[in-house]
Amino acid sequence: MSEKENPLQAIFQTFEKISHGVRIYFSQFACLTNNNYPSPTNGRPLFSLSSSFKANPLIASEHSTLFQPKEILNEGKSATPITKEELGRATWTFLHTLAAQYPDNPTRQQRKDVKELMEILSRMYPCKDCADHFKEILRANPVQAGSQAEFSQWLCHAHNVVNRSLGKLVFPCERVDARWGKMECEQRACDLQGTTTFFGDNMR
Ligand SMILES: Cc1cc2nc3c(=O)[nH]c(=O)nc-3n(C[C@H](O)[C@H](O)[C@H](O)COP(=O)(O)OP(=O)(O)OC[C@H]3O[C@@H](n4cnc5c(N)ncnc54)[C@H](O)[C@@H]3O)c2cc1C
Repeated sequence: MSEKENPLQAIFQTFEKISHGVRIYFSQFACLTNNNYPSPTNGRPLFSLSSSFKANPLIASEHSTLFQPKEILNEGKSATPITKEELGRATWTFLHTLAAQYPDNPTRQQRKDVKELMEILSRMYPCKDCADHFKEILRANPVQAGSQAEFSQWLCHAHNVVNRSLGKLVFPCERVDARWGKMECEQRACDLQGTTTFFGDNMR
């Protein structure tokens, strides 16, 4: 009997095509798994996404481990604890870079933000002794952030107080701009915008 004569034949063929496609799809995943990629579901059942993942595609994509190479997932390694020194260097890099980018004429909000940032550091810095010490430094040396020069000099001084307490060399603060330059971003995309004139400052 021809296809025309047997309508069921066309349905069987379509079903066969779909099932072939599904087999290829899953065999590609199996191949990726063999090539050291995580399995598509990372060991979870296919249809067990939590309701928050379903409701929020952003969360779902952040947690998705599909196709991420091993080094991103840190697979096979246990997380090495960060040292106090590493944390310190990373934090000072962040702070001095922020100071280098700080506007010459900051807005009132920017001055407030930078003071709050230092206060928060003195409460939440994940080294209790360092945080307590920094709190004392802030008490004795209130943040000065009226301009880029003022803030970067204040920060250099604060860093030197820490340096001295640890028996380290004091950094020459007149050289702070040479050590910590502004970030290079296309079309000055990293610049913090301040006020253009002092008169406009009250408006912000
Ligand atoms: C807020 C804060 C408080 C801390 N308190 C403590 C503490 O109480 N006890 C403790 O053990 N550790 C503390 N640390 C860590 C400590 O300051 C160092 O980061 C750590 O010991 C590593 O030192 P380092 O010699 O590699 O250089 P870091 O001091 O980390 O400095 C990094 C780089 O900054 C440059 N630099 C150095 N001094 C200055 C300066 N004054 N101005 C501008 N640039 C400078 C140098 O090029 C240096 O290589 C603190 C860190 C922070 C961020």
